[in-house]
Amino acid sequence: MCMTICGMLKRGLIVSCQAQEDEALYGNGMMARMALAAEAGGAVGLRVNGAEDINEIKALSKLPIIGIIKREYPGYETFITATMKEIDELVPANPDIIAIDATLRARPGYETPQLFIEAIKAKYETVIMADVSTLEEGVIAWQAGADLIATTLSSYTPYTLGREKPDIDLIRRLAERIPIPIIAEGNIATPEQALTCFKAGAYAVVVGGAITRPDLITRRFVDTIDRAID
Ligand SMILES: CC(=O)N[C@H](C=O)[C@@H](O)[C@H](O)[C@H](O)COP(=O)(O)O
Repeated sequence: MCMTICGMLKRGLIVSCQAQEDEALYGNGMMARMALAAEAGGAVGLRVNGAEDINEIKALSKLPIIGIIKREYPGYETFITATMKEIDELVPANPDIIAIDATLRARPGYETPQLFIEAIKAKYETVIMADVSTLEEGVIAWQAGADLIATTLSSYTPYTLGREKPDIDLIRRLAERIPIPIIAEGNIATPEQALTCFKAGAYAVVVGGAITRPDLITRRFVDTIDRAID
């Protein structure tokens, strides 16, 4: 199943179209519009938070969708599709791929990422992207049956704080060790950085904030100006 969908993503740019409740572009079909703009610009896929946004985007765009649900559970750090509850909510929206937290941090529900991946595979026929932060997590997720590995959580787990952004070394080591697509995900701020990810062995790259978060883009300009001009 991954062959067809993964093939569509090869050497391409996936745009993460996400807005949280406290952001200006949350709701009102904003992410569907953002997705259309990404498609017009040549994106090969989208990364989308929540069944509602997935449904709205599917009505407008044919691009493959990586679906997630971000939800916080008190006492746990994992928040990207962390339990079967989120999987059960995503499946009816029919995303082409579901991304999950596959880090080794404590998680609600299944004790380990292996058990979580195996349980998803047993329950649904879905393509799984494992969001990891280290080589070890990538290897474990691949061996448990994940279809793609993404570097999403490098620099977000306590044991990877301060890693380079984007984490080129992790992309390179994952690509050398694991024979399934490695997706460079997170903290890619420029086209040049995206190219460096591909040169390190990335199969595809995911860019979010640098394209779809105008508040962050504005802040980068303002901060640079403020630093230079008193
Ligand atoms: C850590 C986390 O919550 N990452 C999320 C994953 O879905 C998104 O908020 C990011 O936008 C996405 O990973 C792309 O990254 P960046 O926005 O840096 O290009």
